[in-house]
Amino acid sequence: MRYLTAGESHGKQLTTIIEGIPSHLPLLREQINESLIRRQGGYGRGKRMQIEKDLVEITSGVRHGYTLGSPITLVVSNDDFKHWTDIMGEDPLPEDTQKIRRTVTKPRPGHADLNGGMKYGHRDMRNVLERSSARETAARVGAGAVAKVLLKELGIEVTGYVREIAGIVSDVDENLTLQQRREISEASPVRTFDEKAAEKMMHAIDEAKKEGDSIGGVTEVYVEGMPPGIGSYVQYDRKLDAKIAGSVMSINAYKGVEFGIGFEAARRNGSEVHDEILWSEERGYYRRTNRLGGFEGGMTTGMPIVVKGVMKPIPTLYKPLQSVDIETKEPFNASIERSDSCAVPAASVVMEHIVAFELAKAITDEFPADYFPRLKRAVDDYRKEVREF
Ligand SMILES: Cc1cc2nc3c(=O)[nH]c(=O)nc-3n(C[C@H](O)[C@H](O)[C@H](O)COP(=O)(O)O)c2cc1C
Ligand SMILES: C=C(O[C@@H]1CC(C(=O)O)=C[C@@H](OP(=O)(O)O)[C@H]1O)C(=O)O
Repeated sequence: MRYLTAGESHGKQLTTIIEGIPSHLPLLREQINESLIRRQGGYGRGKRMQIEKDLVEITSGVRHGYTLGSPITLVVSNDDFKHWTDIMGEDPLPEDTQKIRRTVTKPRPGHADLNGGMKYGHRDMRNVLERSSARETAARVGAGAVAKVLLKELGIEVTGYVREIAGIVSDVDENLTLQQRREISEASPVRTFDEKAAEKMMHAIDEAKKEGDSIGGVTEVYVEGMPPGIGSYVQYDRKLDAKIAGSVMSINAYKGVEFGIGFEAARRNGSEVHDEILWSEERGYYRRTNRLGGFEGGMTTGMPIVVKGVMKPIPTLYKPLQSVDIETKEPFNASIERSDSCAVPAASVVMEHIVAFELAKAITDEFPADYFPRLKRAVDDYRKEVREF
C-alpha cells in the first residue's frame, strides 16, 4: 500500500491517490468525511477552518460501496480557492501584474519558507508555503481514513487524543479501553481526558492568542487488536516501530516520537521497564505491563500500541520574531498572517490517521492479497497460529 498527495493550500483541491487497497472492502464516502470533519475541529484553530468544510469526492477505485482493487482517488476541494483565483491560477500572468502579485518575500522562522525558497529558487515564497502548509494533512487523513476502514474489518482499532498542551499534562488512566478513550476525548474541545487540565489548556490557548503567540503539545495514538509479530527484526528497514516513528515525524511541526514510557526508559532500571510475559488459557501470551508501548524487536507484541508525538508551537506568529526580507535584506518583524494559535487537538486526529496507514500497510505487506476476504482469512489464520504457539 502507498499513497501520494497533491495540492496547494489555496489551490483548487487536494488529491490523494491510494494504491494497494484490496478489492471487496466495503467503503463509504461518509467514513472518510467523518475523519475529515474531526480533523477540522479542536480549540485553537484560526479563521481558515471557518471557510473550509472538508468533504471528500471519491473519483476512482470504488463502485457501489466496495473497493475495486484499483487506485482510489480522493478529492477535497479548497473552498478558499474562490478568494485566491487571481493569485493561484495556473495561467501565465498578464503583463500588468503588479496588482495581483503580492509576492511573499519575508520568510517566517520555523516554517519552510526560507529553506524551500533557496532550494527551489522561489523568490516568491508563496510557491513554498502553499505546499508546505498543513492543509495537506487533510489529504493524508483521507488515506488514513481508508486504512482505518480496512483495519476495523480486521478487528484493529486506532484512536488519537491530546496528552499535553503548553506543559499542561492530561493523565490518562491506562486501564481505559480504546472505546472509552475515544468517547471521552471526542467530547472534549481539546480532545483530552482530564477536565481540569482541559480548562487550563484552553486558557493557555486563549492567552497565547491574545499575546500573538502560539503553543505546542503532545498527542498520543492508541491501537488495539494488532496481532503479535507484525514488522520484523531481521532487517533495519522492516522494523515497524521505526516506520511509524518516521511517519509521525513527517507530520507538519512534529519534532519527536516516543513509544510507551519512551524517554523515561533512560531513567529507570531494566526491571522497571521490560514487560513481564504471562500466559493464560483465556488470553494466550500477554504482558503484565505495557511500558514498551506494544513493540519489541521492531515487531508488535500483541499488546496495545501506545505512541506519542510532540508538536512544536505553530511558526506563524503575530508577535514579532526577527527575520530578513529576501529582497531588501533588511530585518523586519513578523508579517501578520492568518494562522492557528494551537493545532494540537487537530494534529491528534492527523497522527491517528498517519499511524493507521502505517499499520494497514504493515498488515498488507505481511499478508499480500488483492482480494479483501482472502486477506481477512490470512489474518484470522495467523491469529490462530500465534495463539497456539
Ligand atoms: C493541523 C496543523 C495545523 C497547522 N496550522 C498552522 C498554521 O495555521 N500556521 C502555521 O504557521 N503553521 C501551522 N502548522 C505547522 C506548519 O505547517 C509547519 O510548522 C511547517 O510546515 C514547517 O514544517 P516543520 O514544522 O515540520 O519543520 C500546522 C500543523 C498542523 C499539523
Ligand atoms: C488549511 C489548513 O491549515 C492551515 C495550515 C497552515 C500552515 O501553514 O501549515 C496555515 C493556515 O492556513 P491559511 O494560511 O490559509 O490560514 C492553516 O489554516 C488545514 O488544516 O486545513
